[in-house]
Amino acid sequence: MTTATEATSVRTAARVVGAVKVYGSGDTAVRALDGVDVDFAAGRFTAIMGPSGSGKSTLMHCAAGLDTLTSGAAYIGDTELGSLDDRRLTLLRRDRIGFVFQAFNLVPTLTVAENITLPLDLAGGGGDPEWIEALVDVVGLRDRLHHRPSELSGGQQQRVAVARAFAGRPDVVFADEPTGNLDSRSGQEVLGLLGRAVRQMNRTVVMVTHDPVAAAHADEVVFLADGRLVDRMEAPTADLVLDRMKAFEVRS
Ligand SMILES: Nc1ncnc2c1ncn2[C@@H]1O[C@H](COP(=O)(O)OP(=O)(O)OP(=O)(O)O)[C@@H](O)[C@H]1O
Repeated sequence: MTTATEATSVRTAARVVGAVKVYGSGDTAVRALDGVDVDFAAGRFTAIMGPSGSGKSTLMHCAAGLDTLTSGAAYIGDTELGSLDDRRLTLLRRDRIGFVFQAFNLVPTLTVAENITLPLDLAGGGGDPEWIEALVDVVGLRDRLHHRPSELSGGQQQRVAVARAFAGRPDVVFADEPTGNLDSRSGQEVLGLLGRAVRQMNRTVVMVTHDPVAAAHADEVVFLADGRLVDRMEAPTADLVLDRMKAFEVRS
């Protein structure tokens, strides 16, 4: 049930507070995140951008509970990830987070339909059939449901991965360079799909990308540089994002 408070206030799907991540130690230590505070609003599509090595993937992995912070805290909704033991963290990732990676990570022996519902089947429930039906239409895979991944193009495979990520209606879907293995047309399709899932199905997406054209599909872009949050941009366009990125190059 949706309460009046939830309906009227902007909920935060995920956030990190004072996030520091140090890889290694001593002389070789790398401070990949250097005190990041950022929140990702529910019902929005947010892109994380920044130069290579700025900490984008590290931020996503720590926010999604795939990696742990050295100090600071990461939350999914009100749940602080550092407070969870391994089992609870695994369950939270399974039940409340969806993932899309550059590699499609589909199971080759399963059909498209089986790949989409795999996480739900592993969790012991079939999910909501009406939701899955709607999702299949949004990703445009209705006529491919009984095909195997090898019979699909790269773009179609990534659309299956997107449907799988949303199948359990997670609080947030994290996407790490989801168009990195796709030609530009297929990439545009997948980005359009992520945008439609957010706007038509009230989902939340956080996407790491280095591509200004991809970032322009988001509602907002957050910019990282040297492990710090340096800017946020509402209603981005590819040109505005590109200009912002060029400013980093001039500075460094
Ligand atoms: N497992 C690791 N061990 C040691 N250093 C790491 C590790 N993962 C990342 N780093 C370092 O942390 C910094 C941030 O890396 P990260 O991958 O988060 O950046 P990024 O912005 O996603 O980069 P790219 O756009 O090139 O993928 C880099 O200096 C990187 O070399």
